[in-house]
Amino acid sequence: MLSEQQLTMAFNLPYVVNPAATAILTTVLAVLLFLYYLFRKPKTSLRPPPEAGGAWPVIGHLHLLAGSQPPHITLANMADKYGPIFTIRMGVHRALIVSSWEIAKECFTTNDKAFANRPKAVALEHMAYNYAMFGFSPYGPYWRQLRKIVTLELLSNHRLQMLCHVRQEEVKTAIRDIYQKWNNNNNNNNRVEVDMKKWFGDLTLNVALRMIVGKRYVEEENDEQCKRAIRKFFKLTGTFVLGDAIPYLRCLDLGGYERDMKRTGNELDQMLEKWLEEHKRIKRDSGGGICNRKDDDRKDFMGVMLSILDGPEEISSYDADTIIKSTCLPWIWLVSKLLAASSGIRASATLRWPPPATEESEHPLTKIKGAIGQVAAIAKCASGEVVSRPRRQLMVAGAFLRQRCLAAQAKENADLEGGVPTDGLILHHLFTDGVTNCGNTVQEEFVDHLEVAKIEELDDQIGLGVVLEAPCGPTNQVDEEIETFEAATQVEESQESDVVQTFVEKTTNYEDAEKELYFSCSPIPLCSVIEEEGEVVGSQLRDEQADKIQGDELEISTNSIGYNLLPFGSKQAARWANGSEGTLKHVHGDFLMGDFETKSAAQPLIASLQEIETSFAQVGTKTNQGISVLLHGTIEIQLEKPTIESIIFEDLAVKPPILVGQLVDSLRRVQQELDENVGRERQVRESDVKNLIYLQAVIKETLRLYPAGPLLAPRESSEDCTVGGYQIPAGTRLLVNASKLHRDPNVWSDPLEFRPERFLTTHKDVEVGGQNFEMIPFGTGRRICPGISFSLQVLQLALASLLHGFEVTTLFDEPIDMRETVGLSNLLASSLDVLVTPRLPTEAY
Ligand code: HEM
Repeated sequence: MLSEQQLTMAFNLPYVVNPAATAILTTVLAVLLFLYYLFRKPKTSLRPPPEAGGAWPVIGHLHLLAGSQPPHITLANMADKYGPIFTIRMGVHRALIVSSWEIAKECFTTNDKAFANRPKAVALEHMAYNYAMFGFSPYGPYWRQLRKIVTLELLSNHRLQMLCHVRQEEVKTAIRDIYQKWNNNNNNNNRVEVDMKKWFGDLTLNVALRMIVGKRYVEEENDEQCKRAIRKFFKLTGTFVLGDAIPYLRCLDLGGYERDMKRTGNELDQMLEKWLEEHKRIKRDSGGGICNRKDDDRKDFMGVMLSILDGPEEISSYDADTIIKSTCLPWIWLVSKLLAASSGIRASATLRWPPPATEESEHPLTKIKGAIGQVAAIAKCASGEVVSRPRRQLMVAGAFLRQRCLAAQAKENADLEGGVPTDGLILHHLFTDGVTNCGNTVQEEFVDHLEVAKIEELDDQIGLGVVLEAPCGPTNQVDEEIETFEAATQVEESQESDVVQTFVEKTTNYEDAEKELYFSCSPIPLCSVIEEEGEVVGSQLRDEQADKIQGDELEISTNSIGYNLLPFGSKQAARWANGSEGTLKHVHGDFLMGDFETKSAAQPLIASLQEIETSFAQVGTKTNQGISVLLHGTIEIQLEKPTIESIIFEDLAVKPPILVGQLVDSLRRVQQELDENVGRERQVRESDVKNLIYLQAVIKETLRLYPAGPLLAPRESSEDCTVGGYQIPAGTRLLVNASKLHRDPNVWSDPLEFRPERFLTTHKDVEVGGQNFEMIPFGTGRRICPGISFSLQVLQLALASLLHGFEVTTLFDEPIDMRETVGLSNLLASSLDVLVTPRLPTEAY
């Protein structure tokens, strides 16, 4: 044990050591202390960003993103609630959702390096050569080297200029294809039908393939196999795999996606391997000539890559062959982006709708009217005269609507003196066949309005009145209805939509097919009951039975979303079809498989509904009362929220009518510009595009409203950082909702309107190259898309050539179905058939 003296000596060490040493020691300690304070990590008092509500254990918010609605729309709705920066959980991963340009700027400038990684995904292992595809590879030397090769050798202005002939030839061929089709089938009022989605798809794929491997898509021997692999690739790159979100479930491979990905990856590899072998053979045969770097400037990308990586060298453990294949493959994938961008453009080129009165565009009522316009569109399809594409659901929706109106009528007959509300929105439905069938003479009163495709304000006294167009379909002509339905089914059978297939299968498998068809397509099943039973049922409904039918029994019509596929598989429906009274309630109240499907199909509309509700609030109508509907000018029904959802179900994605008036103008203006700059004697050349200022503005406006990758490509933070004053830990995924920030009302006046002029006036300095954070369709920062110039060249030339060469309209001058697929790129969900008429002399084609 130490004595007291020893202890004192020990603690009085300075007294026993050299004073110079003490001074040095003190100085060193002071410096170290200073450095520590300078570089120590500040103890942060920052909070994490808010987390969106609605998370479930384990899966987090995934269930919210898994609906039929594209994730960017769901996330945009969440941003309205939680603000421009919030987080969600995608299984075990946390994702930061950014919806404002200011915060996006912070992510891609101050924190760009921190967010320079891309997250891992099962698909990339199997279909992107295990991250050798540099667009998906982690930030680091391999990515840097490959990015340099691609930007300098493949996508440089010089190289793109050298390959200009490929774009021109392919666009010309595609235009000639349409012209020849018109020439061969010119029996439809001088117009021919073209599936634009396919047209643009084939065009962009041909351009891409020729530039990559010098081949045309249609020339491939294993054309079908090649197409299938590419189709699968597009689909699988956008597929959600549970193993990505919850890695410990990966081994289960739920849904078998991983197996599919492996298979597709192999198929694609075989395709690329074959092309690579061909290139190597040509190189050998020509003694290195054709693939020699100093050789032909016009050689394809595979040739260029082969001459750059012509030894057995490896970069970051990937061999040369893998690198070449993985650098060429993304082009095929990227075609989907071009296709997506062209979706919006095709739509802009073809939409039709009566333009709204400009002075109304600011008014909240415009939104309501827009929604009502949707109802009119549904009714129009349901009338049986317009059944062109997979519109059958609309038809059924219309059927449902009428049925509901009739139910309402029956109800109201019970207390017919219901009167007109003084505080509600009143819609006059002109479903005339319903009226006729029920023997209601009010029809004549409104028949004059049938041609009126517009919305009118009525008497102030009765609140806001709106007249809907509802063209009259065949009245109670069952055979005709069946025919219409069968025609629709045939059309739909040729489509690839799963929903439609399911629908068709269900319909055709049903025991009593004819009845099923009848009830599926009949616009007015309830009315048919009335008709079948003659006046008895009708009058029962209206008079004696009124008491029974009123109240709760009919209220159910407002309680379930979308039972418009009512008759499927329902025994009650069959009973009801036979006219048994009293079954109405059961039919309406039953759970039907159709409900389930329809409900998910209706999801997108819920967002629009919220908008409508907001508008109601703005005009002072109580939203919780829904809308008062005045049928036939006398009967009023209250439509509650679920009912409205059902009624306008299906068509949210048909953008509100406000868009369209301007689109028509824009289209004309593009054509005028083309005529002035190119004339009508020849086709457009790439060299013309620089003079087509308005066309460029149209493309920018399209990329603003419909960015091809609405959530950009995900990034992941490799270190802790601070965004928007919040602490973001390493390993957080970053999803920037470009679609949402492109519609920021603080930046863009009337953000939902299609107004290319803004890029010639108020926003004339805004470019898409990543300098302006208000508009970043190609991303920004160090991982910005390197394909911007190439994409713009293809889009501009293709659109200019199409609009210069043809007048383009939709089949029935109906609005375009702008719903998007749920996938990596923002593709239109359905095909887009348009009618085209040549506008140049024959020699020009
Ligand atoms: C309209 C068409 C296109 C759009 C809208 C688009 C958009 C984008 C976006 C948003 C990103 C993510 C940028 C970021 O993380 O900040 C991206 C990345 C990328 N794009 Fe594009 N792209 C298009 C066409 C193309 C084409 C045609 C090519 C190839 C020729 C291409 C090549 C790439 C590559 C390689 C990356 C990954 C870059 C990296 O991670 O370093 N893109 N693109």
